[in-house]
Amino acid sequence: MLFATDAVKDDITASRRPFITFVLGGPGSGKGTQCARIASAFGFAHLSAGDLLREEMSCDSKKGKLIRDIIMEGKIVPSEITVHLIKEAIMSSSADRFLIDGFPRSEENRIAFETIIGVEPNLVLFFDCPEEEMVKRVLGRNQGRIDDNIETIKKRLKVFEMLNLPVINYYSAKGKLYKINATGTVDEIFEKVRHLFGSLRP
Ligand SMILES: Nc1ncnc2c1ncn2[C@@H]1O[C@H](COP(=O)(O)OP(=O)(O)OP(=O)(O)O)[C@@H](O)[C@H]1O
Ligand SMILES: Nc1ccn([C@@H]2O[C@H](COP(=O)(O)O)[C@@H](O)[C@H]2O)c(=O)n1
Repeated sequence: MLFATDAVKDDITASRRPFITFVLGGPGSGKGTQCARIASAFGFAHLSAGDLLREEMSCDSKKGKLIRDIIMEGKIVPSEITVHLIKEAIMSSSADRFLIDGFPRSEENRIAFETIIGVEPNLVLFFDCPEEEMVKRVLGRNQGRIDDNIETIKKRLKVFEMLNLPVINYYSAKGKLYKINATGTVDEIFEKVRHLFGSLRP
């Protein structure tokens, strides 16, 4: 696998070392909703890997078309593309703390981030939600997303189990994972999140 070299690796860490939180969970588990709340309550910059890819997908280019086809299939976009979009977003922000929502989605994503950006997350949040509830939420989202249909949701759930769970287990073994029960109202879930972030001093 080809990743960027040391020439670009250190340009984030050379000037600063931001506090990085990865936010994981299945499709519709409420990552984006909770990230918006965390960002406003605790001053984090919210970067959604899915949003960055959707923005890139709207470009009329070969890369845009590739991303569109992969998202339609509920698969994972090659890590080098996603990590470079995240890197550009971090570098163009002056924030000192980031929520990276929907990333890493696979071991390949995780390793690419460590290789290209050269740091590990300080914290990993995992919103744990039953499949039935996730499907209900995604189908009710109604934002015109090309992957919010029952066929693609089924594929996304399979990909989540196959590729994202190993990442969750990896960070759990490292003692970096905070699992949050993502059932209940948005306010109830945020209370648990608020408690966690309130106890941190990033
Ligand atoms: N606790 C909740 N109870 C009911 N609905 C919720 C809850 N949290 C979020 N939602 C709704 O569920 C839908 C999915 O939420 P959200 O977009 O935050 O999930 P996500 O994990 O970011 O999804 P994806 O990975 O597919 O982008 C949205 O319409 C949101 O308003
Ligand atoms: N690290 C990632 C994140 C997302 N994708 C692709 O985008 C789709 C939508 O992502 P959301 O986080 O907004 O649900 C997802 O199903 C993937 O196809 C990705 O490849 N890599």
